[in-house]
Amino acid sequence: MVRTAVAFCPGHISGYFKKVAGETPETTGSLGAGIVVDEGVRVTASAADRPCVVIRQVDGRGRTLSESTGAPPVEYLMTELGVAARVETTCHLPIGSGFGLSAAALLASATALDALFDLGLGREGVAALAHRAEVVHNTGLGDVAACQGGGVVCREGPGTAGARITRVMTDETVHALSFGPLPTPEVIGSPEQLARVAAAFPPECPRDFAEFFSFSRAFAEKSGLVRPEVRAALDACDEAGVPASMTMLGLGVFAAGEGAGEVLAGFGDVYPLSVAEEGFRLVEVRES
Ligand SMILES: Nc1ncnc2c1ncn2[C@@H]1O[C@H](COP(=O)(O)OP(=O)(O)OP(=O)(O)O)[C@@H](O)[C@H]1O
Ligand SMILES: CC(C)(CO)[C@@H](O)C(=O)[O-]
Repeated sequence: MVRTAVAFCPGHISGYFKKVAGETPETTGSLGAGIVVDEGVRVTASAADRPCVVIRQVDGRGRTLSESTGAPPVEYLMTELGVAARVETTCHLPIGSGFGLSAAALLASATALDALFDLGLGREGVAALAHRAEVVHNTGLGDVAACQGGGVVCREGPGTAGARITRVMTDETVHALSFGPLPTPEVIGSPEQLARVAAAFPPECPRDFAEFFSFSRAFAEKSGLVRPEVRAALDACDEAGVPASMTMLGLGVFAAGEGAGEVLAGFGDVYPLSVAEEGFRLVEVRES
């Protein structure tokens, strides 16, 4: 009999953020706001002789577009837990493009490993471990905290333990477009870039979806992160009266409201996304 655990975690589009450098990974992270989206990473895990991670990118119909092996942050989870499994991650959204997929892969993997080996971590233990893996590998700061639940999310403290996190639910559709990756470590590892980001950070949480867009856009403009291709798509959204901003951290744009999908379609493949109602979760444990 082979036991397989399946878990899912939604992605997260960060609209604005500010790094908090604590003394430990637990107290390090970011403040900020973003949207937890219904597409993310699905993980299947089964016991193996040694740790192995397979990353699969699929198209809209679930057909495999590419496959690679090895993911240091996910392997770190297994080392920390003292377990060995074959972990397969599947996603449709592009990796490294501001959809928080490293955090989604970590939360879904830790959830699946917890169930597979009956480790008793629980939701808080899973989130704490996934957050530590992100911070140790410099692959993200606030996405794990965000993906503990759904909605338009505002984080007023770093990390997953005790930070004030508020969520606004909405049935709006978000349209996202990616021109390619903007490697997270390049930005969050640069003191100059982080200083500009900190100076651009809005001090309050958005009250609603519209305010989330206006805060995000003001941040994007002041942060110095907008590149020419992103600028062209933002200008087109402005002309059409469509609220839009830049995906943090990716060379991409997200927009909402009437006409958003049509305007972005002029620039590339658009992902229509719903705001997620819930965060990471175990899907099933099956024996075959
Ligand atoms: N879907 C995935 N499955 C397994 N590992 C992943 C996945 N996505 C990211 N990773 C791991 O995290 C590393 C860093 O990913 P990165 O932070 O660039 O992606 P991201 O989280 O999608 O981007 P962003 O932080 O800009 O939203 C990858 O090199 C890989 O090791
Ligand atoms: C740093 C970041 C913008 C991208 O990974 C995100 O993790 C966040 O909002 O902290």
